[in-house]
Amino acid sequence: MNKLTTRVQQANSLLCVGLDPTGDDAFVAARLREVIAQTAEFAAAFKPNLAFFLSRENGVALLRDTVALIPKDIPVILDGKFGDIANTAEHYAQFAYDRIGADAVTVNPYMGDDAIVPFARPDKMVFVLAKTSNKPAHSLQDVALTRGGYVSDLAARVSCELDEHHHNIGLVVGATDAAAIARVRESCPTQWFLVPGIGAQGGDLAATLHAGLRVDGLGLLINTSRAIWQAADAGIAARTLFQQINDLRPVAAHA
Ligand SMILES: O=c1ccn([C@@H]2O[C@H](COP(=O)(O)O)[C@@H](O)[C@H]2O)c(=O)[nH]1
Repeated sequence: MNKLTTRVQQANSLLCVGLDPTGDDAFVAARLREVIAQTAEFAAAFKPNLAFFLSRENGVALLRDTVALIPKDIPVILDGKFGDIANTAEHYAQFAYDRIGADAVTVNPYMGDDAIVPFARPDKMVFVLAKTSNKPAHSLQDVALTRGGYVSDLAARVSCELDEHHHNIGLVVGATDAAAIARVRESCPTQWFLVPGIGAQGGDLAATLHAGLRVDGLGLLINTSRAIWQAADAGIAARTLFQQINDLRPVAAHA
């Protein structure tokens, strides 16, 4: 958490650069190096997605090498959407933190607290899926509860309760549903949200920031992956989104 807030302040950025590498091995190795070098100055965090590495021959080694290329002061969120029972989760945590060197992970809360807690080491951070950005998410996450609210709100509340004890639990809330972002922000006023869905998925940046920024103008990490990876110039793509985000933030937040 300290590493994240320090980086956000130093870079004056809420941009999370997603690393979802596609292409042949030689291209991917060179492009990862290039994207990291060109975007680092604008990045509050990097988010490699585990699937895009595991699907390649020697993907774990590539992931470890990629994380090693990222400047040490920039947090790395390994997007693995982990979510198994406690002893298994502990092994995933060892993989993410001890083998790969990630600072944070994403976790699916469906199996309960024991799927989350092994990742909540004191010096690490966990982003728990609350409302995901994909359209079919509504079939499960928008189911209304008899006690009020939706399944996604319940996931958010459970995560915030865990945060009261661990102080390092954030949430994943997609940019494709500003109403959900607003609801989750109401029940989790202080947590960091990792927000995918800007760029290729068509999320609305202004509505996202309006719904989700904390009163201090922080609290959101706006991720984009394909829009940077596929850009002719990754640095320009990152700088453009970085600037758009800051133009929409309250002036006091980044003065
Ligand atoms: O709700 C979620 C959670 C995670 N993701 C991941 O974020 C990136 C988005 O990529 P784009 O190319 O910017 O669409 C990708 O790694 C997803 O697996 C998400 O999209 N939604």
